Formats: sequence, C-alpha cells, structure tokens
Amino acid sequence: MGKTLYEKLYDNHIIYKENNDTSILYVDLHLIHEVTSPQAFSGLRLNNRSVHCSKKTFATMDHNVSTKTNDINLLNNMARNQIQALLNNCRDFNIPLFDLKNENQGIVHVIGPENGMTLPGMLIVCGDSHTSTHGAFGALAFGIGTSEVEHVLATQTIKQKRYKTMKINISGTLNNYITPKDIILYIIKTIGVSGGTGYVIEFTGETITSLSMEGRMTLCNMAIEMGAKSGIIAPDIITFNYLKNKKFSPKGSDWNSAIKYWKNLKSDHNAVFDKSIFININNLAPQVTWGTNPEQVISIDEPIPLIKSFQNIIKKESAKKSLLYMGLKEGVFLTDVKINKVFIGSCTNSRIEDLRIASKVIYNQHVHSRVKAIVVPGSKLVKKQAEKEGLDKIFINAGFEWRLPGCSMCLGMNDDQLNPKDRCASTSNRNFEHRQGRNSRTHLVSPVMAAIAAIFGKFKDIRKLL
Ligand SMILES: CC(C)[C@H](C(=O)O)[C@@H](O)C(=O)O
Ligand code: SF4
Repeated sequence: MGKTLYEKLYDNHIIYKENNDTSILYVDLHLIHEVTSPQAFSGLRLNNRSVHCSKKTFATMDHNVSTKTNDINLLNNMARNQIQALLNNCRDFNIPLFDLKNENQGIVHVIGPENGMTLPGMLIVCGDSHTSTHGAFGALAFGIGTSEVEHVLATQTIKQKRYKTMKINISGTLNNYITPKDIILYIIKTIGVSGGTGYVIEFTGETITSLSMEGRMTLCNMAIEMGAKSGIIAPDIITFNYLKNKKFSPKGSDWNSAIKYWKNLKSDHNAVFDKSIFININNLAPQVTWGTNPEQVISIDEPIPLIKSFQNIIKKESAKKSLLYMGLKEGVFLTDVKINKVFIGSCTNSRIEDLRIASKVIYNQHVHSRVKAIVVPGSKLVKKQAEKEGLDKIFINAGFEWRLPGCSMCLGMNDDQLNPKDRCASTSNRNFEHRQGRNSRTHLVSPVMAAIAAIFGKFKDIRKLL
C-alpha cells in the first residue's frame, strides 16, 4: 500500500518510535514570536539549558507591534516587555531575529515562506496555531504550546502522535474576483469547525494545482479553523518557481538536488486516506461569515439562515447566540447591513496578491464616509513590493490607511482594535466573540469583499458590479 504525503513527511522525521502511533520527530525549522516564547526561555534559564540548534530557530516580532511606529518605547507595557524579552532572548541564545528595524520583519507565517525558510519536506513548528500555513509548500507544519516551544528549543525534537489523513479534493474554476478565501470559507461551512478534528488535511485536485502559492497559503492557513492538525499541499512547479532565488532557498547544486527530492513529496497513487471529501467550486459566490465561528458562513446572495433550519440542537443554540452578539436577525441579507470598519491584513490575506486584487477593485474610488479602513501588509517585503507597484498610492488616494506590518487588528493585541459594536469586514481568520476588541463584530471575507465593503459601507456582490 502506498503512503500519503503526510505519512511520508511524518515517517521521514522519526528519530525515536515510541509505538505505532507516537514518535519523537526531528524539527527542521522552529519559528518563534514575542507572545509564546518568553516563558519557554525562562524555562531554559531555570534549568540551565541551552538552545540545541539556534540556526534552525528563527524569530520575528508581529503580534503586538505597533502598525504606526517602529519605536518600541511607544508600545504599551505588555507589548514592550514581550518585545524586549524577545530581543534579550535572541541575543543571549544566538537566535536570528527580524526585529522592527529589519527589512524582513513581518508576520511569522508570511516571512518564513517569502524568505525561503519554509521548504518542501520540512517539519516546521511554531507556538502559533496558524503554522499550518507553511503546509502549502508540502511541509508538515503545525502549532505547538509554550511548554513544547521550550522542548523544541532544548532538543530540536517534538513528540507527536500520528494523525488520521483526510483528502479534500477541489474541482472547478474560480470566477473573476472569487478567491481562495472564498474556497476555504465554503469548505469550513461544508465540513464544520470540528470537521477536521483528528486529521491532517491534504488539499488536492485541479483547482489546487492551478492556485498560486499565496492562494495555497490562504487555504492551509485556515485548515486549523476546521479543527485539523494541519493542512498540506503537494509541492509542484508553482512551488519551486516561488522558492527559486529566495533569501534562504538552496542555491546551485543544492537547489537541483532539493528539486529532485521535492518531486517525490506527493501522495502515492495507491495511498489510502482515512476520509475523502470532494467539493466543486464552479459558480462559487463570494462568501461571508454572519456569526461568531468560521463555519457560520453564507454566500453573499443568500439570507442569514433561519434558526429553525438548524437540525442540530447545539448548532441551533450557537446560531441564536451568534446573532444576538452580532446584532443581526435571521433571514436578513448581509448586503442590507452597514459596516463601519475594514481590515485588510493578517497571515491569511496580507500577501502581495491579496493587496493587488484589493487595490484593483477600489481603483479610483473612495472609502465610504462612515468607514475607517486600514491595510496592514504582512511583512516589510510585501509592503516594499506593494509600494514599488504603486498599490499604496491607490489605497491612500481612496482613503485607506497604509500601515506597518504586523498581526494588528486580526487579534487587537496592539492599538488596532474595534470599538464595541463596530462591524468590520475583515480578511483575517477568526470571528470569535471579542476577537478584534471588546464586543466587536467581525465578518470574515476575502480581500475583494473587504475592499468593496470599504467603498460602499456595506457588503456587495462583486458579480453584480462587474
Ligand atoms: C497569540 C497566538 C498564541 C495565537 C495563536 O496561536 O493562534 C494568535 O496567533 C491567534 O491567531 O490567535
Ligand atoms: S495574523 Fe492573526 S492569525 Fe495570524 S498569527 Fe497573527 S494573530 Fe494569529
């Protein structure tokens, strides 16, 4: 029997097999950020341990950095302490760091891939749930807890159980201005927020192989939002072209041998998945969340579901609670609801393609007078590229604020927060209660939907505007 890509990646990293289901795996890349690493370093210091392989550890500052200034003295106390701790820890343990002055600084899941740190076949961990993003390159990548961060720092290994395998095959062609974000929201709506629990999901099919790396990252980024351990996509020519000549990508003959190895990183034709799901996205409409979990999704031309339409009692109760929190009513169309904030950013949708498509739909238009809209590029490199292409001017001329890179309003650990009852079109990945600020109301959408909402002050069906 053949092996799935996940099984190959898992088996390739075993250095000690406890039993059939649990092994100690070697970690090729350990990414760290300021929020989940301070206690791990304290643990090391307390036990007089060193970092086993500082060259395979990499740090950035993203979660609570300001998007208005690079001066850490202007941050709030908690942010400043965490940033200062990361600076000290990286200095003391000799760990490379993209600090706020570095031209490569940015969100951890943006900087790894764009600098060629994230490579096919690697095992990548980070104290952050959206580490699954890196799976888009055919790497096994997942989030870990703070005590595990300490363990990886000390040993460069991680104890892991073997997960079940799920294949999600996507067929069909995306229409103009319908994006990978719409695909993943639709998938989560279809299988639910716990549909992936216990699995590593491999996305396959003709739609996936035609997606850019940016699009594939958006998909794998949100695999975690359906409960999966991770999402992966087999690397191909699009992956190789993306990685060629990146800062840390292999060069010369190393590149050629890497490609030779990477080409084997796919599920065998006779591999057996524990579960397979087939989804067709022909005629997919723009998707938008109406509730407070990422499966509460509708197409923009559908009304919010009626409470009586939920068969499952838990989902019914959750829908009632969500509507109350969101200040919405069943049966209403979201195209009739006003929004007053727009956030284009986060590790889901802050890459150059996201900014290109968002700027395209707002070109020569102006942000609605009710709306405050911000664009937060995922990294300094994304920002620089966007500025080179003049995208910043398009956004600024339209009335958007053009900010410095970071997680920003995705989780509001800095000043970028919604006020109570603000209603936000957000390109991020989580719409939980209070996620973007106390009593904030988040609608997860694609960069196209968010950009259009900024112009009209409400959601629009882009297909009708074309
Ligand atoms: C702060 C961090 C632990 C958290 C995560 O792991 O996901 C954050 O990135 C988030 O998106 O909520
Ligand atoms: S952008 Fe949001 S989801 Fe991504 S790592 Fe930062 S806080 Fe988490």
